Amino acid sequence: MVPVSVGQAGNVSGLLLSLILSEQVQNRTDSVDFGPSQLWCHRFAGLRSYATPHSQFFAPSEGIMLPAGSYNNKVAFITGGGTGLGRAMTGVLSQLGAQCVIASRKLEVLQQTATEISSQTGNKVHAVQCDVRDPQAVSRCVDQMVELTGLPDVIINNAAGNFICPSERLSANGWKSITDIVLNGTAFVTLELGKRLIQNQKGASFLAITTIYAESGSGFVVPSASAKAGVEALYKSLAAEWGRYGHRFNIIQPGPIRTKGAFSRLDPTGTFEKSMIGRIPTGRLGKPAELANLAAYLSSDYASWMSGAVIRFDGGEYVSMAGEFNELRKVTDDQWKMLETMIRSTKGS
Ligand SMILES: CCCCCCCCCCC/C=C\C=C\C(=O)SCCNC(=O)CCNC(=O)[C@H](O)C(C)(C)COP(=O)(O)OP(=O)(O)OC[C@H]1O[C@@H](n2cnc3c(N)ncnc32)[C@H](O)[C@@H]1OP(=O)(O)O
Ligand SMILES: NC(=O)C1=CN([C@@H]2O[C@H](COP(=O)(O)OP(=O)(O)OC[C@H]3O[C@@H](n4cnc5c(N)ncnc54)[C@H](OP(=O)(O)O)[C@@H]3O)[C@@H](O)[C@H]2O)C=CC1
Repeated sequence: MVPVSVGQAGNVSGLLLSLILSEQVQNRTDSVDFGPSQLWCHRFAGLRSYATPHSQFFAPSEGIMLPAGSYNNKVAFITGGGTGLGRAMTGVLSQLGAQCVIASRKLEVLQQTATEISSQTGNKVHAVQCDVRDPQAVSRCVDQMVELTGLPDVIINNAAGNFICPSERLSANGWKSITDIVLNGTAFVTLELGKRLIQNQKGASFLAITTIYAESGSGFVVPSASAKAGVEALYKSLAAEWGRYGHRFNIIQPGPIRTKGAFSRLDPTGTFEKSMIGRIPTGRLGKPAELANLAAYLSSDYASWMSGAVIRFDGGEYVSMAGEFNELRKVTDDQWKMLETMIRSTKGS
């Protein structure tokens, strides 16, 4: 064992202190540099890569995981299916044989996505305008879907709204805007479809896309955190209640996956991306295709015994932020030698 002197012990503390301080400076959020370099980074987001070297161990597999035809003769309804993760899930389900119905506010966006995906997969994708905040609009949308495809086998509640905002700056309408889309919208879609499916004695798989902070809560996205927690309670409750009607309810909590919708509202300057990736044990962002494969599995017959499940899909970010000692990742081998020597040399309490 290497003997340790008082002077060395002082060095270790100094070293650790400067390490911690430099981390605090790098991660400080009370004063953030939104200077031109950060803005430049954001504008050229497509060219930037902050993935860490160890992310090589966790290279994404973006091919479709389930066997071809897994969704033949199935109908899938995806809210927010025109963009981002909803679009990726629609693409995978369509490729696997499903007839898809995508719904959101912007009909043109939906129609373009529908045309692009249909032309790639050869399977029909229908675009239906619907603001999920309005229960009558949801009911009309379901009427339209019944005409087009019949009732669905798969429902994915993916539509959401979010923005970062200190809660003291949040207006009542800002709160309402997010909670209406996320919690009420999911409830209106689920109740409308659930009741019609029950009337028709048809089973179905319901999937909700929430977020890792639905569990922990999070400052600066308080309406989203509150509404997503409500969605999780809704889905877990219905998993218990509606199994008897042939309905399964599951939840995916994604960690950060680059989409224009999310990143433009949650990190508009690109300032926080690097530190965020630094705390993800797998060292990179998730990919839409990875999320889409998980959603396709959970919504498929391969998962017919799966209900009431909450799947965290975040590269390890949640546990990495939760553990009190996880910052010790930054201690070097030499520092560990000194720390161990100090600890072992302590006798008694
Ligand atoms: C340490 C930081 C780490 C950063 C990490 C970054 C990356 C993280 C990735 C992980 C993400 C995790 C979870 C993600 C969850 C998501 O849901 S992402 C999906 C986001 N997508 C969307 O939001 C798409 C849809 N959104 C919208 O359409 C709009 O943004 C909106 C506002 C939700 C709804 O639009 P609309 O109905 O047109 O509403 P408005 O009339 O414009 O506004 C309604 C009220 O809200 C107030 N408002 C709007 N924007 C803001 C803002 N930025 N700040 C404060 N208030 C806002 C607006 O003023 C209205 O209120 P008033 O009438 O009172 O003025
Ligand atoms: N990307 C990420 O890192 C993460 C995303 N998530 C979740 O993933 C899901 C998809 O997000 P993402 O793809 O990133 O972001 P997007 O912004 O691309 O997706 C949100 C979708 O919701 C639709 N939408 C919004 N408001 C309404 C409304 N009132 N009625 C109907 N549809 C509406 C939008 O379409 P339109 O504007 O046409 O209405 C849009 O297609 C969301 O539930 C989000 O909370 C969770 C954790 C991380």
